[in-house]
Amino acid sequence: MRVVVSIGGSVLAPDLDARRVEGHAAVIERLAREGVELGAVVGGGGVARDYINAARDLGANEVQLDQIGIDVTRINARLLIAALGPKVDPKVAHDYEEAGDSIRRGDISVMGGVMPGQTTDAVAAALAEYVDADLLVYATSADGVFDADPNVDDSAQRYEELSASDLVDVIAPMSRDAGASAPVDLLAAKLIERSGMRTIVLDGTDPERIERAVMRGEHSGTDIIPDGTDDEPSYWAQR
Ligand SMILES: Nc1ncnc2c1ncn2[C@@H]1O[C@H](COP(=O)(O)OP(=O)(O)O)[C@@H](O)[C@H]1O
Ligand SMILES: O=c1ccn([C@@H]2O[C@H](COP(=O)(O)OP(=O)(O)O)[C@@H](O)[C@H]2O)c(=O)[nH]1
Repeated sequence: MRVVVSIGGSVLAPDLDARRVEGHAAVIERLAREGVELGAVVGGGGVARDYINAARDLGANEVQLDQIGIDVTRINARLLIAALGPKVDPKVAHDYEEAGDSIRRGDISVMGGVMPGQTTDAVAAALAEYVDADLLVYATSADGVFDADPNVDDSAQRYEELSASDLVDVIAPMSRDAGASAPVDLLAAKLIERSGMRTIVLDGTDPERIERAVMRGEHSGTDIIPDGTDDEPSYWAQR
């Protein structure tokens, strides 16, 4: 089974904590030992937003801010690589070909950002399509996709399931400024729709939730169902 996991910066590095990174690395290594071929994409987190906000104050434009964010995501990628054992490619993959070559060699590949105008959500969706992944998992700081920001609106309702095209409609109105928060970005939603990629959005604060979702299909987040299919997800590692 081949899986791409997007570990949001708000989950991996809201602040710098080696034990938190270690916890995610331990789950990734356990999945690899179970024979799951893995690509991990990590976000920028709190440090990226601090740098982006400071640079915005200095008058940087959104592309320059995105470039700063990309650099921070790649530092976080190095942090995760440092916590992973010998099966990880020690080089942060800067494009999908590099990541795909690592995964096809049987290594774990870790990416950060790739280009301005998007977030690591889009990187994970593009990588999943590029390597024909069976499953794409977004480990973020909300337990799925809601009809409003659950950390702002107490009445926000979680979608248990969303079709890929409905996901695009939910995400479309959200901000695309550098450093903006959303469960997935708009480009990611469009790539998921185009590729028909089975996708889960879940709260990855506890990395073992990622493991349960991949190995047994158990999660309390949102299943993104490819348009035109309504069959029960059948991509779990243990089926
Ligand atoms: N409709 C929504 N559904 C879920 N989360 C949302 C929604 N709108 C905004 N959010 C916010 O997006 C946050 C996740 O985005 P972000 O901070 O970029 O996380 P990540 O680090 O995973 O990229 C959630 O914690 C939540 O506060
Ligand atoms: O391919 C990418 C990935 C990231 N970013 C920039 O880096 C920031 C941090 O990345 P991300 O939002 O994915 O981090 P997270 O939300 O997971 O902390 C983004 O907001 C963008 O400004 C970008 O421009 N291109």
